[in-house]
Amino acid sequence: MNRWDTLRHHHAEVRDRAILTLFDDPARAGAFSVDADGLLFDYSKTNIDVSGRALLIALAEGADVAARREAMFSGARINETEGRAVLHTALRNLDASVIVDGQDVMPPVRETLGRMEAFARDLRTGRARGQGGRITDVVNIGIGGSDLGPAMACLALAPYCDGPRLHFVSNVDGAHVHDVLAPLDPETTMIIIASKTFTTIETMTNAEAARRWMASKVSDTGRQFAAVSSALDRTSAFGIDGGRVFGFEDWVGGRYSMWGPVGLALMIAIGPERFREFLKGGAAMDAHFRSAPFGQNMPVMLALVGIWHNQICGHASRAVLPYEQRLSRLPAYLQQLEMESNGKRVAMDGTDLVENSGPVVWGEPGTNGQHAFYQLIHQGTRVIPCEFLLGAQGHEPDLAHQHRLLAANCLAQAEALLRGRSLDQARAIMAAKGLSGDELERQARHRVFPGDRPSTMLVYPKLTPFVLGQIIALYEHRVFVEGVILGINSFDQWGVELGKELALALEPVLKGESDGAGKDGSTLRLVRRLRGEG
Ligand SMILES: O=P(O)(O)OC[C@H]1O[C@H](O)[C@H](O)[C@@H](O)[C@@H]1O
Repeated sequence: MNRWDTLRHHHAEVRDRAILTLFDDPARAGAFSVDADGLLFDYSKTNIDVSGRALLIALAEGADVAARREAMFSGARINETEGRAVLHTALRNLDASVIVDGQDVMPPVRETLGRMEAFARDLRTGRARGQGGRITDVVNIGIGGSDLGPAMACLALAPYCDGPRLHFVSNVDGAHVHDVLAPLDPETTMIIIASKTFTTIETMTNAEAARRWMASKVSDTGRQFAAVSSALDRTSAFGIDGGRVFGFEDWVGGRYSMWGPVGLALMIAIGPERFREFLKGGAAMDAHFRSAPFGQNMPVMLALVGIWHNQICGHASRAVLPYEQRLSRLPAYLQQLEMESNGKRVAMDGTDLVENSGPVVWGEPGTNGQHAFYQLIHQGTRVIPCEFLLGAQGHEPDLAHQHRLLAANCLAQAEALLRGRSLDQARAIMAAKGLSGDELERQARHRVFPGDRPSTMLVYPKLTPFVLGQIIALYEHRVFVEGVILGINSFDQWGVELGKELALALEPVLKGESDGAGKDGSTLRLVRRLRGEG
């Protein structure tokens, strides 16, 4: 039996055992959780037991996670389909040297960070001015990895945002750029165009729209544009002065890029010192990931719990449920991080994947989700493993009672998933309400919660820049470990290409410049409807 089969065999043996019974062992909670620099990952409310964990760890060992991990950190070209190293970790590990092709890549990284800091400081202090005075607003135009990270983080760290106001434009829908720019004054606005490739159609189209908007009121538009990219020839062709261009290398993947120049918007919002705290949090998680034994290694265990639920138990989706309003964009950020990284159907060597690819990741902050989709999580016919995130403290001391209520709700949901409510308990509730006979039975059945539904919880002290850095690096490494175990290259994204190519070909059809020969009947009919031709 190979390791996967052994795990499946083990699962078959334990699947009917209620998770709650595992807590007969009073040491269960402590033994099935991992601590790392103030973070606590509790996976005790899952059906993983001592032997299951040992088998999962053996799976990771057998996949050579440790060797791949070191290959990544040391700059080997592990992104084999694109022939690139994967070194986003270098952006937050500023004291070390990282040698790629015989060259230390760190001096330019530090130099760019220094320039970003000077630029951010100038904007924050008012030294760098727009043509109508101090810069009050900064607009980041980017999409995917050039948007989701800084947008998520600016919201997450709102209590630390004391610089110019930040705004984000991503969608090619003109409504987005229109609605964001409409209330702003071009004379006091700085636009950052963030695009690794500087070819992404959404970003370049929005950048042109912003330039026209700027030109309506400002004579020297170039002065109020900055760019973040790894294609410096294209930024200068767009007319952005090299002094306001912040470059990075192709070994930083788009969805892993917020630690470097793509984080410029965040740095402007929270200031260079706090941005360094964010980097330190990421670096602390890197150090933990590289040194902790697998059983006590948070990213490794997070990944193994994911593999257990998805590939072994067959639960195809996972809900990410932050009990922290400011993490409301975390699920969207993780959707790109996880689904673009591990949503692949072939292995690194081009052969068909033997196991399923990564799960569908989705979610919303609690408690809002409780009043919307938790119904299905509790009583739907499919099991959805839930990943809760909760801070021990909020940032509003005057509203500490609300934070307590928030925490109570989070713990209560995990408990409800674990415990459920039996038919007998539901009957007793209905009897207490005065029901009897068939009506009692019918009503009681609607009030049964099967329970025995797995969840994990990540507890952090408080959502500071350092802690956010830890959490994001934790998720990055989780994706890496899952990818290695599945044999996937987590660092390419060929699956986004086809739609882009077809969109380019369809635009002239919509415009009426091309007849759309070769298109299917549905597409052509929809084109006619959109053109008002029937
Ligand atoms: O930063 P850019 O080059 O503009 O790319 C923006 C995004 O678009 C692409 O289609 C990829 O799917 C993403 O991984 C990337 O983050």
